[in-house]
Amino acid sequence: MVELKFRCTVNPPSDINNSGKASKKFSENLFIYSSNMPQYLSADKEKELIETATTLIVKGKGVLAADESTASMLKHFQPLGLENNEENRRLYRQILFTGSKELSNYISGVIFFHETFYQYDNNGKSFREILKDKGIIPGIKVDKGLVPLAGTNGENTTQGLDNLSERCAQYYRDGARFAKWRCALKIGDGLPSELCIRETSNVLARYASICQQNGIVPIVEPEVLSEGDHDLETCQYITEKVLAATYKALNEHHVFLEGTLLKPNMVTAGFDCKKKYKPEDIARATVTALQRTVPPAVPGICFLSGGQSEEEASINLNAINQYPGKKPWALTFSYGRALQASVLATWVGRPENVSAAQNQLLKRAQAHGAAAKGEYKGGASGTAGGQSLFEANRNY
Ligand SMILES: O=P(O)(O)OC[C@@]1(O)O[C@H](CO)[C@@H](O)[C@@H]1O
Repeated sequence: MVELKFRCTVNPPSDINNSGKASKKFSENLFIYSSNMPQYLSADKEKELIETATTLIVKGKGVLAADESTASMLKHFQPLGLENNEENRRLYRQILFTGSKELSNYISGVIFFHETFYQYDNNGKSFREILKDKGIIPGIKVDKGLVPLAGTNGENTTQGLDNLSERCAQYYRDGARFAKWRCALKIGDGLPSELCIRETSNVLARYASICQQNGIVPIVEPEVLSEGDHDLETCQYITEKVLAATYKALNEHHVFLEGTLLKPNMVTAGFDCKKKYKPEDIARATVTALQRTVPPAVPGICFLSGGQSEEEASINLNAINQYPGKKPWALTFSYGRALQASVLATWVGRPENVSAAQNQLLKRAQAHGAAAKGEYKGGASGTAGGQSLFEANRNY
């Protein structure tokens, strides 16, 4: 039998002697280098970022993602026969923000779209103030949407870095304490490409760094889309690759992880996959992917719902929290569709349905809040029932 041995050698820098110890000159250089490094964030800024991040993921609470772009609102309003104009969008968001204060038992923060951030209720009070009075932190979507990555097989990156620092500074002055930036990656033949993973990781890291400089906690969202017929294992493999690249880029950009949150997809099979998986399978694949890639310094992970029904999103989050593996981060929600489907289906644009629609939001927020503690017992189906909220080609 032939025994093959491989040995890798790395030449030490010339200042490290053969015993492996750094010579005086090398250690001095290291010291000089580190003491001259500009401080990334002041101690006060770090403290503030940690406080915001930990308040957002406090046990049993999660984030309401109400940051749908104008184009996304068209998809919500069209089936109800509602015109997608500024006033209808304001009336709809007013429902989300002006219900009972009890909402703040389950919702710690709301992500706004720019237009909504500067809107007011019927009495002239800004939505931001209304939420702050309820103890809910206002957040803001700062990316400017997906754009094609030329030369790839239909892949995208996300734009919005121009003037981001100035915009963050203004949003901070106007009350925002956290932000969101979404990148979307597709699974398919040869997808996502290395280029797409590298580009989206880098843009997320650059965004995160700019937010932190302005006192804003960045929610980092590299969404692996659920379009396709891939199985659970494929989604886990790709999610791990994407998250590993994301954290490498965050490290390279010196992002202060303790002052960030991650908003990933749960690991699920593609919507067209023939095989059906149990919540326990989804929980195992999701927690394993996170254990392998997300540093414990990250305080919390708030999942997107990605087209799951409201009930699935509760049940799967519950299974994730019940999964007995190592989980050094809070595991909660930052849902859009899975918090709003029943609200929309109840409201249908009629003023007489506003209070019933607000009750639907409260009921679903309570269910997700219980799931974030691993205490959801099921049975909170709302007006939208267990209806899948998946939309193909959701490129926004
Ligand atoms: O998947 P969901 O839970 O419906 O939405 C997740 C989300 O990141 O994607 C949407 C589109 O950017 C945003 O409105 C929302 O914040």
